[in-house]
Amino acid sequence: MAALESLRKGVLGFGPLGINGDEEEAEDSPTVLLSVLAQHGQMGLCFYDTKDSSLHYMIDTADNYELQLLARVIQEVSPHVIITSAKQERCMTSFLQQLGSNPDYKPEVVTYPYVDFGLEVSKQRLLSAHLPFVPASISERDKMSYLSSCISFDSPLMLRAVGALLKCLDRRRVGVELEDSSVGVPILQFHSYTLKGVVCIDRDTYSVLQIFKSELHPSVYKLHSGEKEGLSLYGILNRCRCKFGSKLLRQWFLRPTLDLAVLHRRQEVIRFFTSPRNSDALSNLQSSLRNISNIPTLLRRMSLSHTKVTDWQSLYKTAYNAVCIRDTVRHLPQSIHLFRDISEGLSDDLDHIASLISRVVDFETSLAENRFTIKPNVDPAIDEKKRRMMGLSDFLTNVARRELEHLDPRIPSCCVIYIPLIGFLLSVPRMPSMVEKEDFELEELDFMFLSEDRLHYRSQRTKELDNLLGDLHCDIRDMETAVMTQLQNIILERSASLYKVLDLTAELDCLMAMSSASQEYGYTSPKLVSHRKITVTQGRHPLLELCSPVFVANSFQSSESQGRVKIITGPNSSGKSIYLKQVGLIVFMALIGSDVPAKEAEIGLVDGIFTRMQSRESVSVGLSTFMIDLNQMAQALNSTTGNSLVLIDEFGKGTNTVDGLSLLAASISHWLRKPPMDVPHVLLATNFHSLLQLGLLPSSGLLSLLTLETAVDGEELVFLYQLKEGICQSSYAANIATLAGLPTSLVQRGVEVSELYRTGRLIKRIDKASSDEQANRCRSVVKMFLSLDLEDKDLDLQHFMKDELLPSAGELPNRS
Ligand SMILES: Nc1ncnc2c1ncn2[C@@H]1O[C@H](COP(=O)(O)OP(=O)(O)OP(=O)(O)O)[C@@H](O)[C@H]1O
Repeated sequence: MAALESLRKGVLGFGPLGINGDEEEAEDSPTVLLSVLAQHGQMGLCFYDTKDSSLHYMIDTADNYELQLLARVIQEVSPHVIITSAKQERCMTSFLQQLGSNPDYKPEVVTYPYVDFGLEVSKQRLLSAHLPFVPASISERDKMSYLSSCISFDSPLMLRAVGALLKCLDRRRVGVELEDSSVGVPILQFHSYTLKGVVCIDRDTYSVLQIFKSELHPSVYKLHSGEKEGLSLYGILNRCRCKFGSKLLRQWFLRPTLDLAVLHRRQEVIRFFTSPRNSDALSNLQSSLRNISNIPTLLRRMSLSHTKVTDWQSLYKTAYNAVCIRDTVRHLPQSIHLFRDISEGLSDDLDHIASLISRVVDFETSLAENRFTIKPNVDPAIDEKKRRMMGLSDFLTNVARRELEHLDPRIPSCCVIYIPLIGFLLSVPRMPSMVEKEDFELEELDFMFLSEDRLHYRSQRTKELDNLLGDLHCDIRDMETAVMTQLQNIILERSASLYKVLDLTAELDCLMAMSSASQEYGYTSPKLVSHRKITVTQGRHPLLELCSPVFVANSFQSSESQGRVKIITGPNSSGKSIYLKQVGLIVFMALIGSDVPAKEAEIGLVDGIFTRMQSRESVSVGLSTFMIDLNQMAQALNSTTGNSLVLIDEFGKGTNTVDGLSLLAASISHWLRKPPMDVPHVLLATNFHSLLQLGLLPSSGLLSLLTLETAVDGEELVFLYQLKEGICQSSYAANIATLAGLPTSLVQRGVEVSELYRTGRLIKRIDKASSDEQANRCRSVVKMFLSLDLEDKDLDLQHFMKDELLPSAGELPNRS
């Protein structure tokens, strides 16, 4: 043990091992339990994730009466269990009721008595929680101050929520259901969770912009292995080499940020790796990243003493490669924040862990015997026992030879074997005369069992051997297990260094993934500014440009001087929706720190992206399509600030034309009448050309009108997809209908009726013979009406209708 002790202290050199054990991931479906307490406009919450046994806490934050912040957390985390106090404010009651009415998401709601949310009770629970990362040397008295460095003690509501969460974990024995009752639910780390500075984007926007393809809730905490991402922004940018890199990238996607410092930190790394000069560093780092394993899973197994041989291999590879990454990064410019953090943050603990594992664990034998085996020179006592064990075989041959001399002369040979837990036995071949059990009895020997045609006996001599050497094997195992436990403890005490590896390498992985996507697709680094302006020069749709052989780039400018409300008209299929989505995606990409598909871009950070685009299917929500449209529009009207981006496509189509048009006009007017500072960036596509033709909007310097160019080549309509200023004069519906394959006669009749309607002329039915006579009769009726003098006191309307008008009208033609 002395050698192990010396390893504890010293840092020894090490090199790569020729090991190839694949990491085996624990893929039980993870559970997230969230505990929340809301009081007097403040909210404190925390949640436990079984996937990595981590406790995430959010410092007490103000929330509104609708608990929007809580809704946002639930949207992101998707807890399976929500724990709250039985004594709660009305806002929480109605929040939970509302949650219950969502058919897509049904968490289990658990209420505990208010006392379980007591501050002192919670602190006590925290102190007695199973926290393997707390060094054993820390006394009970100092534990509280140690813990206050891991979790904020300034947030009473959150701390009280932690108390209830720990009670629930304990009661349900989450993740340790099958363990002995003495094994507590491990908490391997505390994580601060924040939504500060997060750009507001709802689920519909994520789906309509195709940021995530999966129809499931895009939650980080629900991403199971095997789930495939279709064509989506996440899909094309996610070139991460490790799982936790992908997971972090997903988190970035779910939390686009307004924090310029965070975005600049990401941009500087991407800029470094997109330079062709640095491609070697990129590929070196990526190959090391591949060997970083899922640290939380490994540490979790360690905390439960379930460490497998392959876990030791993975941990060694992880520590070794983390050191390689750090050493490579130390040669890169330290002016880049992430590089400096890696150089300084990946501590010597990693060298220590790697060298310790490589000095202690005998991987070859461990793999062969499928149990933890240690190398020589770690513990002299074990070495001594192993030596005796090795010498045993020669020694046993001698013993067997001597035993044979005393045996029945008919027995040709014998050997002495050792079976762990049973001990030493004399093994002789079964002879043909030995048929019945009685035949097995031999003089001075105790028959034990028959196996594979060999008979096993205990003799006086083997009993002596048992006393002398019998526990050797078990002793070695026990001693090696003790070394393993000690090694585990050393590593668990250094788990903070390993989590740091996880955080920093995940960030590096994401940024390298985004850099290679940027390089491959020809993106540019956007200039991020804090003022209210968006300028995109020759922007492209990041997904469509990959599927379409030719993509026409279009620019976008939105500012006080260039207009903040843009209305785009254009025939169907002219590219309006794509343009809207393209702007949304470019802004979104800038807000996660990524490069963007454009020649140049200057993006003023927006606090939210609101969309009203195609409706999600309404069956599951129980709302009509039009109602969903209205809900989305209401969100955009009520929640936007002068710093939001609003994308509206075809609003008002779900009801009759006049009502839809008026609602649309009223909504745009609402924004245009606001003070310029409060007008969001609005990009609106519509087929209601009368919105502009009838002059339904107030005149405003903030309004600009755009259209997408088309050309008519003979009968054929050609889409040019080029954006220009102006209004679309025709919907070209007939041309598009012909393109879509509608019968020509039908299209012609449509054109005819549309023309008559537009010019206010009579539309004649084609299914009934109409005659000039009928038309004349109509005309005479109108004439008679017009000749009426309504001011005439003697006018007898009854007589006029009955005797003059109706006989002359005959049968009136119907309008078709
Ligand atoms: N800039 C572009 N470059 C190349 N192709 C484009 C471009 N924009 C759109 N397209 C093509 O045109 C198709 C139709 O585009 P989009 O759906 O945006 O039309 P739309 O005007 O919104 O139609 P609707 O009014 O019927 O919704 C796209 O699927 C795409 O194939």
